[in-house]
Amino acid sequence: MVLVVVMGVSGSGKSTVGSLLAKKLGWKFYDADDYHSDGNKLKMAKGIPLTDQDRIPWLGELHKIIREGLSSENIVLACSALKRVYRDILTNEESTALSQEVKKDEMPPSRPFFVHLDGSMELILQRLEKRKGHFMPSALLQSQFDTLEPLSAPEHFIIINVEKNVLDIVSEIERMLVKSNLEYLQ
Ligand SMILES: Nc1ncnc2c1ncn2[C@@H]1O[C@H](COP(=O)(O)OP(=O)(O)OP(=O)(O)O)[C@@H](O)[C@H]1O
Ligand SMILES: O=C(O)[C@H](O)[C@@H](O)[C@H](O)[C@H](O)CO
Repeated sequence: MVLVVVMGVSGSGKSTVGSLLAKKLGWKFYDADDYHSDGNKLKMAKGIPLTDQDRIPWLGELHKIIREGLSSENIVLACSALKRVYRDILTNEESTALSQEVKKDEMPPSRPFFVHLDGSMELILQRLEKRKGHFMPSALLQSQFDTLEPLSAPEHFIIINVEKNVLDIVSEIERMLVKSNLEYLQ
């Protein structure tokens, strides 16, 4: 089965784009935000950036959920996945000592596709400041960009600028999936 990870800094649109994409494709949607511990949420709400140690258990839990789900369904995951090692933990690619903490299990044959929702600090800050009722303060946006490691080979990815509207972004991702000859139904 197929995994598409919609990633990027806070406010880039992961939840909005990811949920709409999953709905249009008829795939299962997971929002990584729903799996943050209360401690992590409290830390971010106080304006304190998460550390690798804060994120590892969270990513390990998401890895297990994805591995289980992929045995029977296609999945869209909205997850910041800011660092390469985080993406490796999610998809279980061997990389560094950090990922050793998540036991190596076999992963499904198809490679995950990453969609990086990319945009300027200025534009994303505007959107965060307009967003209501979310625990993540816009004050943490700089630390998100500081932590972000761009995707690189051999990761399979596309980069989409978030200046585009949500519907156009979702259509572009769908075109990418078709172009990559992914089976919609496996
Ligand atoms: N392409 C877009 N054009 C205009 N507004 C957008 C776009 N994508 C998202 N938004 C808006 O920007 C805000 C942030 O979007 P969203 O919450 O989906 O981001 P996120 O990456 O999931 O953030 P977080 O990681 O903090 O949960 C929301 O108010 C959303 O409605
Ligand atoms: O890795 C992180 O620092 C967090 O996942 C943020 O990137 C998210 O945006 C947070 O969940 C707020 O929604």
